[in-house]
Amino acid sequence: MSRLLVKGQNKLNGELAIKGAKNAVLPILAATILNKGESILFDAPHLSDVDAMINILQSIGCKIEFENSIMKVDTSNLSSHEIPEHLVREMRSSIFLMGPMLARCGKIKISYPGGCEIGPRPIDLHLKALRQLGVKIKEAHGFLECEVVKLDGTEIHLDYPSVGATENTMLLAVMANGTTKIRNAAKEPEIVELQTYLNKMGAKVSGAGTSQITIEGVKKLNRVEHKIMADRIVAGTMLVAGAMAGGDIILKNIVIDHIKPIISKLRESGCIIEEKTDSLRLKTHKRIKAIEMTKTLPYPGFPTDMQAQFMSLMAIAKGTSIITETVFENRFKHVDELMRMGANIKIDGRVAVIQGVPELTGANVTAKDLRGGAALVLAGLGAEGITIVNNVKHIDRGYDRIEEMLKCLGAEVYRLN
Ligand SMILES: CC(=O)N[C@H]1[C@@H](OP(=O)(O)OP(=O)(O)OC[C@H]2O[C@@H](n3ccc(=O)[nH]c3=O)[C@H](O)[C@@H]2O)O[C@H](CO)[C@@H](O)[C@@H]1O
Ligand SMILES: C=C(OP(=O)(O)O)C(=O)O
Repeated sequence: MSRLLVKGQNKLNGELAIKGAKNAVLPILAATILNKGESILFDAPHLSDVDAMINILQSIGCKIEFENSIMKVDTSNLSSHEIPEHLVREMRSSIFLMGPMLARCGKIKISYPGGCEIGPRPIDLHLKALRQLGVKIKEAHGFLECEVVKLDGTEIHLDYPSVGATENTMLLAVMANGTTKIRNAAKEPEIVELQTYLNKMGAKVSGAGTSQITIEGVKKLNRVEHKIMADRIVAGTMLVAGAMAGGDIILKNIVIDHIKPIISKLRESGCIIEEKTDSLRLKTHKRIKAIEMTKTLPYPGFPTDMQAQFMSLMAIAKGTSIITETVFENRFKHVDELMRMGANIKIDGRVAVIQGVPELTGANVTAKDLRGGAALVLAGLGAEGITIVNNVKHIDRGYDRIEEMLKCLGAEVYRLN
């Protein structure tokens, strides 16, 4: 099992180009089922979640070639509508297959998905929306047996702007008869990316990025080539690395608009950030200031996927910070590990109170989930001495070799196998 060794308090200096986003490529990989043919993806990241999705697609008859960052997917020959349970349990995103499989085959048998331990993650909103579009769903023995009765466009009001439920609904409604409107849709950039991808295939989707998405169903979708958008959370993580360790770093291939909520918090904490069209420079010279209030919210609020990394930074900030996690119920598993490194954090329900300490100290810590794991690597960069982060498999779900990225920025991080 891999571990990372992080040498602390090395000032960072360097440049890094950000690769394609996990949360964009996963629903897009599911969407490749829709065109019954070839799709080419550029800038696809090498992540264990991407491998898990590839394994699922291959298990149902798809052919996939993945070299460098280019992925060729051929979904001409689907041989099964039953998704193997052990593969589905590998990750939450396997649930994205429901929409496209129902659109293409009219049925799917799939178990409840797995994924990181960040609190209960029901799929009721997905199922409710799919049922409204005309799908009959039988839930028994941990499996969902779904069949299209009649696929008709309709109005769907999501009780919460769930990213996954919005995407799954889009992935089915593109091939429904007539028009579907999704109200209270999620507005994340990855939703806009999925709309762009589907429209390149010949779908008629509009409104992504706002709370109402309109989808006019079509009968056929076509071959597509697409470059995956840059990962805003990886960019945010690298910015926090720069802030944590101090120094002067440049990130390239980013969409500034997508990371505005992160930039704004980093500026509040005293970082100097220069924005260019698709690149950004971050400098820090003195100790970071605490930020009184940070609340995670759906986009364009501060992303929950940056909460843990930001907490590492606040752990060494001057003063007291409060972070409220409103999106997931139990996303504070990194706190105990940060406390091993000397952080002073108190949790009360969904609220974390962080009393900044002048210095963390390197320790032997364990990643419990993806972003919490990345937060420990960041904490190691700011800490005195050596930090060992165990259970790197969680980090590999969403970072394409985090140690290589950090090395580009001048950090000393090594993988121990
Ligand atoms: C692959 C992917 O894109 N993952 C992202 C996606 O996850 P995901 O799509 O799972 O996140 P959602 O937006 O659906 O979840 C947000 C909240 O809604 C709840 N909920 C969701 C669906 C449902 O049917 N019922 C329900 O109650 C969840 O438990 C959670 O509390 O958005 C999250 C919120 O920005 C991010 O943290 C994840 O990185
Ligand atoms: C929670 C995350 O992802 P997923 O929804 O794939 O578990 C994440 O990317 O931080």
